Amino acid sequence: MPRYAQLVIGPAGSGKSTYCSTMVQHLQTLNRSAQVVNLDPAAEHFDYPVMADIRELIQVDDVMEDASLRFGPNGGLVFCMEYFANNFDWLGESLGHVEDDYILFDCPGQIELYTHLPVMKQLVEQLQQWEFRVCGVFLVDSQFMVESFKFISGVMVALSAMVSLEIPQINIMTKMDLLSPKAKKEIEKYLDPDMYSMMEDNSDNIRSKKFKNLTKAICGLIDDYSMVRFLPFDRTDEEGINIVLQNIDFSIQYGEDLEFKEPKEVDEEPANLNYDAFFQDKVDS
Ligand SMILES: Nc1nc2c(ncn2[C@@H]2O[C@H](COP(=O)(O)OP(=O)(O)OP(=O)(O)O)[C@@H](O)[C@H]2O)c(=O)[nH]1
Ligand SMILES: [Mg+2]
Repeated sequence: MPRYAQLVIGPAGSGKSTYCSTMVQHLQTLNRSAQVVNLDPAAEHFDYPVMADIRELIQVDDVMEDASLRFGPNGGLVFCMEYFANNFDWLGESLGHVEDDYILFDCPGQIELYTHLPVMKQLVEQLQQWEFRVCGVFLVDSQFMVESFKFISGVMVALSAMVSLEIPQINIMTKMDLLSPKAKKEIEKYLDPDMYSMMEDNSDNIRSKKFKNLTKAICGLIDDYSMVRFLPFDRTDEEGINIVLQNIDFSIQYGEDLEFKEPKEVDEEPANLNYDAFFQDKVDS
């Protein structure tokens, strides 16, 4: 029997630890057992019970205080993650060998871990060797996605993580509860966007022809990968959390031995319908 993993990744402060605690509570309400592993050696606050904590292996503060290493916070974190990659045995022992496990990994927010450093890819390969089916859950803060140029750069980071990790990836916009009704309406078009029309809408604002062409090429690239779908995540909305969970479960075929599962909205009908319902609920309430 395989085991299942959500690798919760994304920029600093995007809501990874909050997501883990919300999701694990949600799984408990569904009577499903799930555990969380903290993989952030600089973590200070999280409110979920951990089955393993990387800080038992190494802590950023200790690395920074080491007179021979002399690292700052970012270099210190990279050092910790490289040390972790050389000591996966620690993780193996902490995880044990329980079959049918469902584990969320709360990862650090340094973006270089998902763009060019090999450690996260090494972690994925190690988990796969331990028979985990791994899904990347990439979080971005909705507050930073309400403008098209910010959105394009956010998508580029998500795409870069997807290409480098080579696992199924579900992209999520967090902190939806903080958006005003107007911003919610505005962000709807970013959840399942048409990159070309977004480009057309904004091309008048770009004066430099070279920049215009570059933006067009980037939009084309994003469109070609056709992965620019985001699911809204509002920690107060159980139904929305469930839709996110169904999509993740589907991508790793959780419970396929029991029954074949399909996420609600990946049917004949486009996902937009659910987003409409989601936003309509919010406007009504
Ligand atoms: N209102 C609201 N606040 C949120 C939500 N998710 C996270 N936050 C807040 O955003 C801040 C950062 O959240 P974290 O969960 O610590 O983010 P993180 O991605 O784990 O941060 P790092 O580990 O530092 O990269 C905290 O103050 C959270 O309370 C959300 O869905 N709604
Ligand atoms: Mg965190």
